[in-house]
Amino acid sequence: MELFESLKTKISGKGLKIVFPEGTDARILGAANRLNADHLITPVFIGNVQEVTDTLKARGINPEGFEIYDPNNCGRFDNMIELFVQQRKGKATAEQAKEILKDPNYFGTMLVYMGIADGMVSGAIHSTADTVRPALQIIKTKPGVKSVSGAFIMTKGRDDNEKYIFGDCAINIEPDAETLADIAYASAQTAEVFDIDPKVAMLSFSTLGSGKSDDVTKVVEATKLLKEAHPEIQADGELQFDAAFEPSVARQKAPNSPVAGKANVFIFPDIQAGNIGYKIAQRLGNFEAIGPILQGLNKPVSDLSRGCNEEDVYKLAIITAAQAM
Ligand SMILES: CC(C)(COP(=O)(O)OP(=O)(O)OC[C@H]1O[C@@H](n2cnc3c(N)ncnc32)[C@H](O)[C@@H]1OP(=O)(O)O)[C@@H](O)C(=O)NCCC(=O)NCCS
Ligand SMILES: CC(=O)OP(=O)(O)O
Repeated sequence: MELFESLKTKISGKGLKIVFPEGTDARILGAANRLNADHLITPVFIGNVQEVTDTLKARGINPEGFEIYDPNNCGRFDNMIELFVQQRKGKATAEQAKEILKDPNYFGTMLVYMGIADGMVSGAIHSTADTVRPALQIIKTKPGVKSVSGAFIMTKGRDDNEKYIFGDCAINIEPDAETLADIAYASAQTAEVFDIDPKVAMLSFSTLGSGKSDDVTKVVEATKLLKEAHPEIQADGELQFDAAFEPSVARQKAPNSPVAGKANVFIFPDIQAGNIGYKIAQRLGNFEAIGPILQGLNKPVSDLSRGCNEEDVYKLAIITAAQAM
């Protein structure tokens, strides 16, 4: 079954509500319309009800099936302020909350936090920092998870059956060894959502001691922490990408590795490598890159790249709805 077909079957007809705080963007409008028409989710838009309805109609979109919440005319706004102030634990007054919650990313995140919506997809216009900060502050991490991270499902590269997970390409700028191990574990779990049996490569510029630096030491330490905490996961590092991916290079550089040459979950040593790496695979390698899928949050919020297209929005919303189940 095609990668997204099983996720579509899972969410179809369940009425899951996904907030799109960027309802004026053509890519968001197009994707939300298709998701609604395909009975996959109920799109939730933010803004003046008449203005949003007019925007939809002007694009030839039937507003039926959409839900619209207006921060300036919302019966639950006072309750929202109260809950926000409570959750920020002394970091925002009610006065400040009233202003902050006019920001559609904060308002949308609160809809998810309050259970009015099941998930949120944003970031087609906003930067990652502005998209995810409300979720980090309000929705927070799942029990036992220290760091939220962002992974991509990379598909349809050289053939339609290829699928890999790349992480962290989005959140943790300079992860330490412990954070890197957490990212690897979360990414292995994300792999399973897509029926990938995870084989985790902890990437570096060095393979099993061929290079020396503090950065290599960090990756070695992260691999050790991952294996200690989750011996059930097949993982190895440090590995260069060619050793992790290409069997002939693996035979030369890491002949005894359980993962080299067949890795399908690639963990980058920092966000510079991860973000550059996924965009190279996407733009030069023609892979479809869907994400960043945020891992480790209490409720699903997904970021988009500002370079996304309508299909990316459509697919990321499907993943977000599936995470809500
Ligand atoms: C994610 C990011 C915005 C958070 O940094 P920030 O806005 O400066 O946030 P702060 O450090 O002030 O933290 C804000 C809250 O988020 C929490 N937080 C920050 N990073 C977190 C993480 N990785 N996991 C979980 N919580 C996190 C903090 O604990 C803090 O919570 P609190 O306010 O309740 O105490 C920042 O790490 C970042 O910019 N990352 C790179 C984003 C990017 O440009 N990606 C490339 C394109 S995808
Ligand atoms: C994921 C990502 O790189 O996002 P953006 O392109 O919006 O910075």
